[in-house]
Amino acid sequence: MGLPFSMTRMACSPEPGKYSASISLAIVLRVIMARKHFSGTNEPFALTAFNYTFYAVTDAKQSAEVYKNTDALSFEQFVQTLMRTNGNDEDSIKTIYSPLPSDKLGFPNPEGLSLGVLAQRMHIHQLHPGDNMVVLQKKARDWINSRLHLDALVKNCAGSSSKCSREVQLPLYEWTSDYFVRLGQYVYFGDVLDRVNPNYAASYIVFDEVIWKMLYQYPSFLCQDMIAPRDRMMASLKAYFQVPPEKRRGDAAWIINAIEDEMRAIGVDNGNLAIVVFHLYFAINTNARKTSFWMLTHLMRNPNYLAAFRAETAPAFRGDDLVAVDYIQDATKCPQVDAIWHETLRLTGWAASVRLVTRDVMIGGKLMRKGNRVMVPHRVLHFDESIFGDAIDEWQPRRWLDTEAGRKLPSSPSWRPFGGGKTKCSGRFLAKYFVTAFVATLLRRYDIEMVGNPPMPQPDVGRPVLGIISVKEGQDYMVKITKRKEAHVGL
Ligand code: HEM
Repeated sequence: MGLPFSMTRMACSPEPGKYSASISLAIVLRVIMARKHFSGTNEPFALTAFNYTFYAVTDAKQSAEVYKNTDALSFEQFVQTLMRTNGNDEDSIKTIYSPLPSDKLGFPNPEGLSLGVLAQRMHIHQLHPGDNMVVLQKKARDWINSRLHLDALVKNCAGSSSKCSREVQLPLYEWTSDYFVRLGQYVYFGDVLDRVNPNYAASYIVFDEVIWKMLYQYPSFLCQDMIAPRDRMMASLKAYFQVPPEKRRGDAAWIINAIEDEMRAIGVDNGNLAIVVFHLYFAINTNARKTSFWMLTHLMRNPNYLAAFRAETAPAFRGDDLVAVDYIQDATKCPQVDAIWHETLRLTGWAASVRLVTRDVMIGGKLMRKGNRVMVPHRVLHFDESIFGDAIDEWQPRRWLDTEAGRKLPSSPSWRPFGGGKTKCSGRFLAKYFVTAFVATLLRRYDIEMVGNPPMPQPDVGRPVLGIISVKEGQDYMVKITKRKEAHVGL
C-alpha cells in the first residue's frame, strides 16, 4: 500500500494533526513485520505512518492494560473522527458527547454520561443474552427459515443459475454478502428501509468493499466509488426517519427507536441522526457476511467438520425448520460448532483496536505520549504459537477442544476478535447466532459443494477492514447447493 513507514523503539514525540485511528488499521501488516524485527522482546514499539505515531501493543497482558485504561486511552475519538468524515456537524458531535443529567427521561443514565457513551450501554441492553436479544434471534430465525429456499436464492442472487428444481449454483461470497446484509437490515428495520430504498442492501455491499477509502479519509475526488453509495444510503436513512412513526417503529429493533428518541430529545436533526444510524448499520453488517463465507469455505474443505456441524445442530430443528434459538449457541450442546466459530474468527480477524492517548501513560513499562495512538493488532495475538499451538496458519478447530488449555482459550487475553474493555463488540453473541443459524439451516436442508476444484481463496490482506478480512478480488467461487433427500426425516 506504500504508506510512509518507519520503526523506532519508543523514540516518539507527540505530533500535531488530526486524529485518524483508521489509518492504523492498514498498518497491521507492518506491525507483523515489526514484531519479527523486534523478536525476542514483547515491549510495545512505535510505528510512524502518514505522520501519525502508533504504539503497537502485541503482548496479551499489556493489551489488557490498554482495554482497561479508559481514562488515558479514548475510543470515542475514533468514533468522532468517523462522524466528522461522514458529515456529522460539529454542533451535533458536541451535543452528542456532552454529559446529560443523571435523571433524564428515557434510557437510565445514573452516571450522567453523554449520549455518545450511553449508546454503548444501550447496545449492550439490546444485544447481550436476554429477552431483548431473543427478540432479534427469533426475527432472524423466521427470516432464515422462510428465505433459505432454492427458488428464493435463484430470485435474489444475480450470479445464480439453476439446472433443475433440486439444485442451484451460486458465487459464494456474492451470495453470503447479499444474504447477510439483507438479514441484518431486516432484523433492525423490518421491511421498511427496503421499501424506502429497495437497493439499500446492494449499495451497502458496494460501499463495504471500498470502506477502506473512508477509513483512509481519501479526498473525495479519489473515492467517488465509496462516496456515491454512501450518500445514497444516508439519504435513504434520512427518508426512513421521515416515514410517519406508526408506519415504521413497530417493525424496528428496540435500539433504533431508542436511539431516535434519545437523539431527538437533545435536538439532533434527521440528517445527523441518519449518519449516526449509518455507523450502526455497518457495525451490524460488515463482518457476519464475511465470516459465513470463510466458515463455509473451510467446512467444504473439511468434510468431517461439516458432518459434525450438521449432526450437532440437528436437535435444534423440527423437520426443516430451525426452532430452538438458544441450542446452537450453547457450547456445551454444540462444542464442535463453538470450536469452528472460534477457529474461523482466529484466522480471519484482521482488525486492530485503536485508542487515542489523552494523557501521558505508562503501558508495558513504556511511556506513551498524549496525542499519539495505541493499537492492539488482533491478528498478531491470534498467531501466537505459544498460546494457540502448532500449525498456526491452518484451520484446526480441534485446538479449541482437545486439551484443557485449548478449552480455556476463549477466555484468554490473547483472544481478541471483538476487541476488549467497555467497547468490546456488543454484537458478538448475535453475530455467532446469525452465522451458525444460517450455516446449520443450510446444512440441514441442502448439500453444498464447490463447483470444479477452485484453489483456497486468498484473504485480501492489503485492504483495511473493521473486523473480518475480505476475499481478494476475483477469488469468489461457485458452489452447488442441492436439496437433501433426507432433509425431512432427520439424520
Ligand atoms: C463476526 C462478526 C463481528 C466481529 C468480528 C466484530 C468485531 C468488532 C470489533 C473489533 C469492534 C470494536 C471493539 C473495540 O475496539 O473495542 C466492534 C464493535 C461493535 N460491534 Fe461488532 N463485530 C461483529 C459483529 C457485530 C454484529 C452482528 C453487531 C450488531 C448486531 C455488532 C455491533 C457492534 C457494535 C454496536 C460495536 C460498537 C461497540 C461500542 O461502541 O459499544 N458487531 N465489533
